[in-house]
Amino acid sequence: MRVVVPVSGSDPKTRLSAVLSPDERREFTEAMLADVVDAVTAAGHEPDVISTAPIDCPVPVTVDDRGLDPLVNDLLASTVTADEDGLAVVMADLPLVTQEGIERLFAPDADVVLAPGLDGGTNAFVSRHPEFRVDYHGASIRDHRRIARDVGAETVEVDSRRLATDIDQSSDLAEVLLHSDGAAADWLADAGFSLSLTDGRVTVSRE
Ligand SMILES: Nc1nc2c(ncn2[C@@H]2O[C@H](COP(=O)(O)OP(=O)(O)OP(=O)(O)O)[C@@H](O)[C@H]2O)c(=O)[nH]1
Ligand SMILES: C[C@H](OP(=O)(O)O)C(=O)O
Repeated sequence: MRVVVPVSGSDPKTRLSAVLSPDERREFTEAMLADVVDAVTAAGHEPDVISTAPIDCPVPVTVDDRGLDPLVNDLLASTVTADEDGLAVVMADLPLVTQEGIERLFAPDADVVLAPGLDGGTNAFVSRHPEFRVDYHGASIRDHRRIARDVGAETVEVDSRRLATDIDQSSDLAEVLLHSDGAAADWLADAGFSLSLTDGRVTVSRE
């Protein structure tokens, strides 16, 4: 099955602007992407990275500046009809994801497999249904459930903390240091971030 990892290469992770400079947001994006590419590769798939701009990556990158919806919907229209195996899309901001998490995404033999994000997004999916389309942003998991239902797709959801944890805002950075030892965790540690306790909650601080 074709496994696409879309990534924003030009001005990524703007919601981390309060804690990371533009160059740092780009480097951190590259580190998270490397973790996702590692997990997909370890699970036996060849990730097809599609970035809005050139970006450092362990595998070849296709540059395509389209937004997520036109990009992914075009891929769904061209791939899922021609290839019975279907299409998988795994976001690039999931540095906690492991081989096992990716394998869980591929395990169900359903028309559509959705991996919800903790914030209501859709962190990954598999589609084997020719009419399933995406509508990202906002609480997209609800939109994707509805779209799958409307086209009559048998749908299952993967309940995986590692797939569900996308890194969007500064409070998410603690998750990386707590639960990962990959490239993104290394990058944060090298940049001076460490875990600290604030009012009984684990947060990150920077030296
Ligand atoms: N190819 C491609 N990937 C995108 C695009 N927008 C977002 N992504 C990727 O899709 C995933 C989810 O993106 P978001 O978290 O919504 O966006 P972001 O640009 O990374 O971060 P924010 O600027 O904070 O919204 C991340 O892996 C992004 O790199 C796009 O227009 N094209
Ligand atoms: C692309 C978007 O990501 P989020 O903005 O939820 O991180 C979504 O999953 O719909």
